[in-house]
This record gives sequence, structure tokens and C-alpha cells, in this order.
Amino acid sequence: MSSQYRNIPWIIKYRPKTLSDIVNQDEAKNKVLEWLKKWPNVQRKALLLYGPPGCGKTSLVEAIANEFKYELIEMNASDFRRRSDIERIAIRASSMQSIFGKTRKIILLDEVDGISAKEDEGGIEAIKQLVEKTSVPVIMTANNPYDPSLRVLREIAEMVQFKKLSKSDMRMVLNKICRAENLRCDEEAIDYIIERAEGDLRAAINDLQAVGEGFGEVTLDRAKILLRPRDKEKDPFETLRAIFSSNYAWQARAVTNQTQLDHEQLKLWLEENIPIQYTDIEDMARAFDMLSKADVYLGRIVRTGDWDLLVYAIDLMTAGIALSAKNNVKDKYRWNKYNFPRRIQLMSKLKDVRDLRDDIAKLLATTLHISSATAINDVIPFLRAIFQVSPGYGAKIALGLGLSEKMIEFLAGASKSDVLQMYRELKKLLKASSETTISSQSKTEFLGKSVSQKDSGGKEKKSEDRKSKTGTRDLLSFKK
Ligand SMILES: Nc1ncnc2c1ncn2[C@@H]1O[C@H](COP(=O)(O)OP(=O)(O)OP(=O)(O)O)[C@@H](O)[C@H]1O
Repeated sequence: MSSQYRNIPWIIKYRPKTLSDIVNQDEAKNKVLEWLKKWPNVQRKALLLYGPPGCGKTSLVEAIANEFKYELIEMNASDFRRRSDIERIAIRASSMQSIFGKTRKIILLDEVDGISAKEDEGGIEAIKQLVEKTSVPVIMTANNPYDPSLRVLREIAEMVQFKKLSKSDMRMVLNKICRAENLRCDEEAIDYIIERAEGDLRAAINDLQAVGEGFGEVTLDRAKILLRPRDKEKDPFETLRAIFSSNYAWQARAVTNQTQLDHEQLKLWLEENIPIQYTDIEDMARAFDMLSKADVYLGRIVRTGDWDLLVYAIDLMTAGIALSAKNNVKDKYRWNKYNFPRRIQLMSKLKDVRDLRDDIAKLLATTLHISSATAINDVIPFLRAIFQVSPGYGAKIALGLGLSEKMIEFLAGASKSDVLQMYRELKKLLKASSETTISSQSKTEFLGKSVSQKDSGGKEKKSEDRKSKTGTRDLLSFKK
């Protein structure tokens, strides 16, 4: 071994340099290449590569950048938690001059599931804005893209799945490293390392280095001494599969020590997927019975704070459900495509809607000098009626109050495209106006003169027509 490479982690030393160094993942490779070739003429300006740890997501992007001469602007979750971090990346990406003399660039945001929507100030929202405005392809990676806090990113990106690497894929890479390092490797030791890594090639390479570097050989005995069994977390899909296919109560119960889901999330995932796994109606009823009993315990925990009850809830959700398949035992082992719980999706959507309503209420409260509660109970319902019945008035009110487009959509419901179209026209006209500052009165006159408004029946009519000549109407006057 050349001395300059001593102590370099092998995951760096043997990082794939070209696409042909990436084992497996052909489908993902083709999808990413295809998308890059078409960029910017793509449906979504970002990709979200997801899959288990150490299966080649980051390596693939790096290999493409290397092979096709892209400058890679690469950042890890810990580097882009705040809005300002993302803005810095955007500035670097948009500068014409590349520090490496390469003209094409890719932004790689690694491990986006490491950012928390709540704690990290505006990180996710800033990524969304970056993707909306980007002049450079944006690629993100995540292990668990179904984390509720990543919903926004799932919506703005095309999802590309990476598969867990098979044992033979991993053996191929480890044997190659053994040859390059001139190591004599026992096949049994390699098998032991692979088994322990559970598809994570990064972990397997690290273990190989720990057992082999400096010894000239990799033996099973040393592997067993140096490498203790590892606990790995299962994603929601693996968790469900492991619970449903358990033959013994202890086996199903043990899954909860290795899952990314907490007990509340597990309950929702099971609720959504029991009908997918169990086709026999009695088996399904038994499983739901177990889940509902678990739910009773979880409810009691919330009411009494008695966490000792959690073990019962967990036993019912795991062992209880695993052993519910009695009539059609084969169902337990059938491979199914599980669904993301609709209740989680709905809950996060409802929360977004509530937040938006509260933002509107705050804005109305300051503008109209009323309380937020009055805004919610007495003003917002009227605004909704106006926006929906008379999009023209709605657009003017929106402009007068300084509502955002999201707020307009919330108030206008089914008429949102009409209101938004008129709102944008008005905004453009206002901007084009030669006056640099428009008093609220002249702004009103201006709006009255220039709006082409649709009535509630959808017909075009010149809005606010002659009435505007008086120039006295207030923007917030709702009378027709
Ligand atoms: N498909 C693969 N082909 C070749 N090498 C791989 C592959 N997957 C992983 N590796 C090896 O494992 C190391 C880690 O891989 P990589 O960083 O690409 O994983 P990842 O999927 O991005 O993981 P994480 O989600 O934890 O970031 C790489 O340095 C590389 O040596």
C-alpha cells in the first residue's frame, strides 16, 4: 500500500469515480441521467434520491459530476439548516464563473431528512424557494423521504428510489478492495461483515478496514472480536414487513427496538396497511381489534400520563397483529406495496390550512384594529363569500390588504384562478403606473378604472367602470 494512502478512510479512497464503479442501481442511474439531459425542460427542477443508507445515492451524483464535468456544489444537512445557508448556495450556483472552470453545475443537498422543519429556521422553505428559482439542477438525498416534515420537498421534487444493495453487490465491492489492498480475505469473514451491514455498503467498507488494515488478512475470528452486532433502524416499510411476517410474539415485539417510527406513527401505518396485508376478512377484523385495543391504551396514557401502559399498546400492535393471520397464514409473507398513511397526510395539510387562516387573521387584526378571533369568526367568512362570488372585488381587496397568493387561494376556493388572474393583472398595472407612490385614494381610482372583472356567472365585464370617476370609493368597500 502506498504510504500516502495510509489512514485514509477506505470509503473515501474507494469512492466510485465513474458511473461504472457504481454497483447495481441501474434504474436510478438512468432516471438521473435522463433528467439531467433534459434539464431545464423537466417537470420538476429538483430530484429527491431516497433509499437506505450507504447504497450509493451521494456516490452516484459525485460520479456523474466527475464523469460529465459538472461542478458539484455539495452541502450536508448540517451546512444548510438556516435560510441564509441556502441563499449562499443559490448565489454561488448562479454566479457564471465556476471556480473550477466548469460551466455546468449541480447543487447536491445531502441528507435533507437531517433538517427539522420546526427547529431549523426556514431551511425547508428556503430549499423550496431555491428550487423554484434555480438556474442549476438541484439534487437532494434522504433515507426517509416520508418524514412528515419533508412533505414540501416531496411535492417539489421528482422522487428516485435507490434499492438496498444485495449481498452479492456488496461482496463484489469488498473483494475488489481486498485485491487492491493486497489482503487475504476469508470468504466467511466477508460474509460476516456483509450480514452485519444489512445492505449498508459504507458500514461494510468501514468494517473491512477495521478488521483488515495493517494485518494483511481478514479472518472470521478477528471480525467477530472487533465487530459487535449492530442495531439498525428499519424504515416504515421494513417495519411493517417485519411485524406482519413475524411468526413469534417476541420477534414482532423486537421490531420496535429497531424502527424509525414512534408508537403513534406505527399505529397510523398499521391502520393504513392492515387491509393491504390481510385479505381474509376475519384475519383483518382480528388485526383491527388488536389495533383498537392498543389505541385504548394509548388514549389512557395521554389522559393519565401513565407510561407503564405503553408495553401493552406495543404488544397489541406488534405481536397481536402479527398473530392475527389465522385463516390465511400465507398473507403474512406476501410482498405488498404499502401506502403512506392518509391520516398523516391529511393532518399535515390541515395544519397548513390552519396556519394560513391564522396568518390572514393576524393581518386583518392589525389592518382593521380588531382581534384575531373577530377576524376569524366575523371577517374571514365574509371575505370568502366575496372572493367566491365576485372575483373582481376579491382581487382588489387582496391587493389593498397585501394578501399573498396562498392567502388568496385560501379565501377564493373554487374561484381562485379567476381572482388570482385579476390580482396579477392589477398588480402589473399598478407597477406600470408612472406614479412612484400612489396614495390610497388614487390607488382606488386607478383600480376602479382598469380592472376587467368577471361577474359571478363568469362573464367578462368592464369593472367598476364609470363609478371610478368619482374617485372616492374605498378599496375595502364591498358594495357593487
Ligand atoms: N452502489 C454503490 N456502488 C459502489 N459503491 C458504493 C455504492 N453504494 C455505496 N457505496 C460505497 O459506500 C460509500 C457510501 O456511499 P454513499 O455516500 O453514496 O451512500 P448514500 O446512499 O448516499 O448513503 P447515506 O444515505 O447514508 O448518505 C461510498 O463511498 C462507496 O464507497
